[in-house]
Amino acid sequence: MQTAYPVHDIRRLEEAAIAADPRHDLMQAAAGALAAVVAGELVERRGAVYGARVLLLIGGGNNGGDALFAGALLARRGVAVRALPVLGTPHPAGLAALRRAGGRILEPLAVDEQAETVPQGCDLAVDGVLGIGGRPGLPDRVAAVLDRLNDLRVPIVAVDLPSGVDADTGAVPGAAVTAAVTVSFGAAKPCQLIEPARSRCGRVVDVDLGFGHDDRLTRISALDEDDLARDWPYPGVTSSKYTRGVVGIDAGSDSYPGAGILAAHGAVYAGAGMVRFHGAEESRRVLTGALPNIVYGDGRVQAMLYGSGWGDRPDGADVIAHGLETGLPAVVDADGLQRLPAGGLSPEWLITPHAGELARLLGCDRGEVESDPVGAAHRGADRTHATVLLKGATQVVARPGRRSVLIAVPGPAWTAQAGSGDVLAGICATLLAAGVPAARAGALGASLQAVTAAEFPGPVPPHRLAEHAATVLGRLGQRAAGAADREGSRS
Ligand SMILES: NC(=O)C1=CN([C@@H]2O[C@H](COP(=O)(O)OP(=O)(O)OC[C@H]3O[C@@H](n4cnc5c(N)ncnc54)[C@H](OP(=O)(O)O)[C@@H]3O)[C@@H](O)[C@H]2O)[C@@H](O)CC1
Ligand SMILES: Nc1ncnc2c1ncn2[C@@H]1O[C@H](COP(=O)(O)OP(=O)(O)O)[C@@H](O)[C@H]1O
Ligand SMILES: [K+]
Repeated sequence: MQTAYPVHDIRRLEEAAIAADPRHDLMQAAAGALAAVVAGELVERRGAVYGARVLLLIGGGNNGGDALFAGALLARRGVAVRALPVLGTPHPAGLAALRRAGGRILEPLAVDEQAETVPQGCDLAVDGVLGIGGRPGLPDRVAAVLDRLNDLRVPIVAVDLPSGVDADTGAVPGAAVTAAVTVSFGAAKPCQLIEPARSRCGRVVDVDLGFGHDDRLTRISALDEDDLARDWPYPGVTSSKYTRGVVGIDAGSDSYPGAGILAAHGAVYAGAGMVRFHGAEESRRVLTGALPNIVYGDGRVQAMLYGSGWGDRPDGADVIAHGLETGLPAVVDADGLQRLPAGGLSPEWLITPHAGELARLLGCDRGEVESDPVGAAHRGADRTHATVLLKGATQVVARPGRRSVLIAVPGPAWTAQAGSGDVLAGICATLLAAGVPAARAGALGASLQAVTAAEFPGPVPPHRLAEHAATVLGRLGQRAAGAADREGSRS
């Protein structure tokens, strides 16, 4: 699990670290770590540090200061360091340090000539333009230099974060750096975890600056495959189909029978103890042949799924309202999301909107949701009183009244196809039926889908993906058992 903090919390951590040890010079520590990473890249890319040519892009804040001090360290190791101030007034002490070490400060050229300032034979550029003090986007003159570096295929090491991205939301609304490596100081920033900024970071090197922790901080916690393997509710030796969980599925319609079929595949292959299907007649007809283990008719369940493929089902709102009265947890997906009760749901319920569906719930544009998925997921949870799994390139889980969020393991964009959401809803309902709390169910379900999809080199239809999830779960279960054995033999 990797945890990122919003910028205002990182500033608080920084202040606390300085208060705890005023002599600890954070900028020197950051610059030292940055220089070491750049040196490592130079060795890897050209075999040696000595004799390399490095261009520093310098902005007017401390991010530029980090780059200048790192440049001074590299200059002392025989690197030809050139600093190009591109924004604001460069950090004075950093400039002086670079000059003393033999680095050169380039004159900023006129706007249309900026691109010409990239020196011939440049091995690597350091992006010290903007850090956590930056607003998203970059002026044209900086974008021109980035285009030139890109044309020359000069790799960029970003200082703290790639300049131009929105550190808190992960949005990339204008020109921004695409880094080969990002050297992140003190604590991870949300842009390292949220697309599209995440893909701009390249390889991320986290540098420990001795920051402490604080329970009041907002945590954006990203699951990894180890978390998925460890937290999945595998059956134990004494499990029965009832203790594993019976999932009730009320999904599909005569217009959209596939949704019910796909949701049932998701539930069965994610390991439901039993699936009771309450959905459309047309879905049942196909399911009887495809998955003969499914049962029909009333009976006890541990969790429900409503809404996938309902279309304009007239009694949908009543079905959901009745489900809420039972006190059982449930997933509400797709068309069910337009039929939520005015009084809201419950935090034990998981709603699974994509950006367009959440925008409709919030009465805003889809673009607003996509440009700040964490913020939008929060608003969705507060508005509906349910736990929200916002689907998309970055899958965010938010709970009502809670600021911290979970982010699922990222997966390939091939998953973005009709029917994937139905399978995912079935997987999540299985987790609820197994007793997993709604937020964890959303994060684990979305992660299983992503990890499964990543095992295919290209597109795969959702029902095949669902089937393969069973194989992935088998492998994850073995891995979890191995890790538990190793842990046990150590203690
Ligand atoms: N936190 C830590 O523990 C540590 C932090 N450290 C380092 O400090 C960095 C943060 O430094 P920082 O606060 O000086 O902000 P930074 O991003 O360098 O620049 C802000 C300047 O840019 C300007 N500006 C902003 N957006 C703009 C835009 N779109 N286009 C044009 N201009 C724009 C803005 O000017 P404004 O227009 O707001 O007056 C302001 O002058 C951090 O990322 C890390 O590298 C490490 O040294 C040690 C540990
Ligand atoms: N760019 C992307 N990268 C990875 N996964 C994605 C991306 N876009 C969407 N997904 C995933 O694909 C699935 C699509 O779900 P959805 O749009 O609800 O499909 P449907 O409702 O038609 O079944 C979701 O699990 C979503 O998170
Ligand atoms: K930067």
